[in-house]
Amino acid sequence: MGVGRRMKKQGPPEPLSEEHFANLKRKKGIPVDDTPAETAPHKKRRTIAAKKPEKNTKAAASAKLAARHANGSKKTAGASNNGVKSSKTKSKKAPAPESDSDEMMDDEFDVDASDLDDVIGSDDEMKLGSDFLGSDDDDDDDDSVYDSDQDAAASGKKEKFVFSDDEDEDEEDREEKLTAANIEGLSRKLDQQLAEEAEENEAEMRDDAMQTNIDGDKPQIFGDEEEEDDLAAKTKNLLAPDLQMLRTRITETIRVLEDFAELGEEGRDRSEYTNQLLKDFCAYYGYNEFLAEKLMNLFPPKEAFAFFEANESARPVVIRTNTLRTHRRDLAQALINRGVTLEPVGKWSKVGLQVFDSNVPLGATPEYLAGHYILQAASSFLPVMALCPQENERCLDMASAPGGKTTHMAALMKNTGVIFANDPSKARAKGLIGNIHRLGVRNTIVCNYDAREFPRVMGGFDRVLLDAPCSGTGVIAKDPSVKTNRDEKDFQQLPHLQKQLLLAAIDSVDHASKTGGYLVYSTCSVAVEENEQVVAYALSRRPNVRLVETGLPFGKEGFTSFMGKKFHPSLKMTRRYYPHLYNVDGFFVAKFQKIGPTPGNAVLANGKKDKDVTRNRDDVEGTVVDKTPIKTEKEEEEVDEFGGFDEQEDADYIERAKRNAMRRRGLDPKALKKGEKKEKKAQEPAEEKEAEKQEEKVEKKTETKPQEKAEKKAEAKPKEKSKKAKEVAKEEVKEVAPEKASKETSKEKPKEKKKDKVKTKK
Ligand SMILES: C[S@@+](CC[C@H](N)C(=O)[O-])C[C@H]1O[C@@H](n2cnc3c(N)ncnc32)[C@H](O)[C@@H]1O
Repeated sequence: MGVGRRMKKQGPPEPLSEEHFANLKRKKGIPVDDTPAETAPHKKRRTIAAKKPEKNTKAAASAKLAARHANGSKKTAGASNNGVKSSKTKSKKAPAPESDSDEMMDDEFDVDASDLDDVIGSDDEMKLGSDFLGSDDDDDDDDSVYDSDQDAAASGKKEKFVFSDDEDEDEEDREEKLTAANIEGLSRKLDQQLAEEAEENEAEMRDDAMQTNIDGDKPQIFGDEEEEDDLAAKTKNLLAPDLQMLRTRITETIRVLEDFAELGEEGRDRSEYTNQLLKDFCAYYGYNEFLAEKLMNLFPPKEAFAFFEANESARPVVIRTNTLRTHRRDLAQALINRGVTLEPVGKWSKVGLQVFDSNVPLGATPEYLAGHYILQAASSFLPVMALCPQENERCLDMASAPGGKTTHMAALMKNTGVIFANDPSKARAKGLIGNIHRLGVRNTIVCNYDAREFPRVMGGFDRVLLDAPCSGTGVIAKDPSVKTNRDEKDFQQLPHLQKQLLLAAIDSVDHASKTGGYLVYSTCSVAVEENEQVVAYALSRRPNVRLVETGLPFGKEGFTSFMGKKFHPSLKMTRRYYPHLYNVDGFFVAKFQKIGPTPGNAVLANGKKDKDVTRNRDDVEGTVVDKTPIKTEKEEEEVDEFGGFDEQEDADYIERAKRNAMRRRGLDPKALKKGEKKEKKAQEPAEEKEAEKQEEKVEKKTETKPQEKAEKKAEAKPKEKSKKAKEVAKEEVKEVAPEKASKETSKEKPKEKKKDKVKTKK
């Protein structure tokens, strides 16, 4: 597990078949043995006799541990060309800085020139080809098609065999073949690696099973007390041999938990094993117990092991083609020419390219600087794909920095319509603005609010994306500090914020949009508290939304029940992504459709006054009947924080903006106050004089035209009267139809507010 994950394809695992390999062989003119080859005995399979001493010697254990941390070095150490490189030690190439698995990636794709030159030549094309041809098979008797270095050498065809066997082909054709070969070759290599990995995992489990089944005994998970203390002390010091023992115990405990009736020790219950497993996971992977338990609870024991293991290796490097500037094929070609080894990320995306190796820094190529691509995790494509923004729509990205998803939205919208890209963090907004410019996005307005304010800022969006701030439990491979940093408080505060944001997002969608009326909620967390629970909360507080299918081609269904909690069955339509299943970051995606206006007195984004909303979710599939009692205008005013216009708040904004503008110009903002005071003082006498003059004028007029005055008074009276009459009539209407009246007021208020805020912002 965890071996070569950066090489593994992202998305749904593809089925492997012998026929597939045989076809590949036939294509390349390699003889195929039509009788299905028996699976070669796995290189990792050990005999019991061989395994025993390994377990008992420190050196052997360290070696196995080192192997684990090098992500399966057993495989890579022998990653050679069927004997050609059998004595090759690990690569000398400097490991990439990210992680162990980066090292691993370099190792696997490192083309050791001295080893390969004699087989494949040394020009660039050749070098590139060597990557695709596969170089990591170690068994002499392995007739795998990928191991074509040897075949190439033997046949004397070398690399031409891969790229071109026709010297007269024009340049364009050759280039196309180059790309095809690059991608095809990598595909083969990946398929091979997948097969190997699967086999290796199985063998490992078999080994462990064999080991623990020596003499047919039940696994001994719990030793005597003294022994346990010793292990605990050593574990504390993280001594390598103990890590090896821990790993063994983990696999044994999992085996027992999977077949508790048969393998459980008498007198011990399941929870003892589960607790032991939890402790071992914490010790082995370095999680705090709180988080480890939370994550472990998401899966059956064996899958939890796979999840923790997957968090130990980095996900593949992926770039998203910016279709506002280029096409994926052109980009792939340009990068291949620079020595980047890549292939399409998977059938599910038309814009992603998975990068395996690069001779150049991907964040500084001319193509990068020209905005032809952005470095973006594959999982980050998913929320935007689910949102599916259309041309000429009005969209909102509520938490947008640094803009990976905003710019993806802009590309899907072909730079038409408008996107409001919001983020309250000014520092992060700089990255957002940078990306918008670099990628040539021209339909986006950046704003800087706490998104909980959003229905007040503006609403009526065709589509809204809320890629919410979260605990990051899906991206532990990227940020291992999450393992120890997250505690109970985070899983109370973050969901609270997420719920508020989600309500604000819902309220910002135009339910009557002709093209949309959709909202996508996503997080890079796998915690139920931040996902299903937040969605369930929103469903209960907003009867005017329902969940719809995300339309995503893969992903696990969201939970409809979890640890005794039951969620609405429609939660099945949400999607979960895990690193161990799809080789992408852990992610969650939910898509809502807004099917009616938000009731004026519904729970507010700030969480206040949520008692009155009817919690009727039986209507989820059909038309929503809003049973919320409509309040009187006065009651609504008390509750509706979106309504009203806070003049003081606005004045503060203006004041702050003035001060900031002065600071930007290098002026002292205090001078503004002094200046204002002086101005005021100077104005006061002038104003007084002006007022006196006016008064005099009025008096004169009154004196000269008393008749006129009388006439005007007479005219004014009927006007006042009719005003009063209108008010009375209005009151009457309200009494007759209070619902309509209060609805209208609640509709109008946000609009008023909207205008005011936009003005202020300008
Ligand atoms: C997961 S990141 C967004 C990543 C972004 N969507 C992208 O694809 O590049 C979450 C963002 O939420 C922002 N955030 C935090 N609190 C927020 C709030 N109250 N309102 C809106 N955004 C918030 C953070 O500044 C952060 O940039």
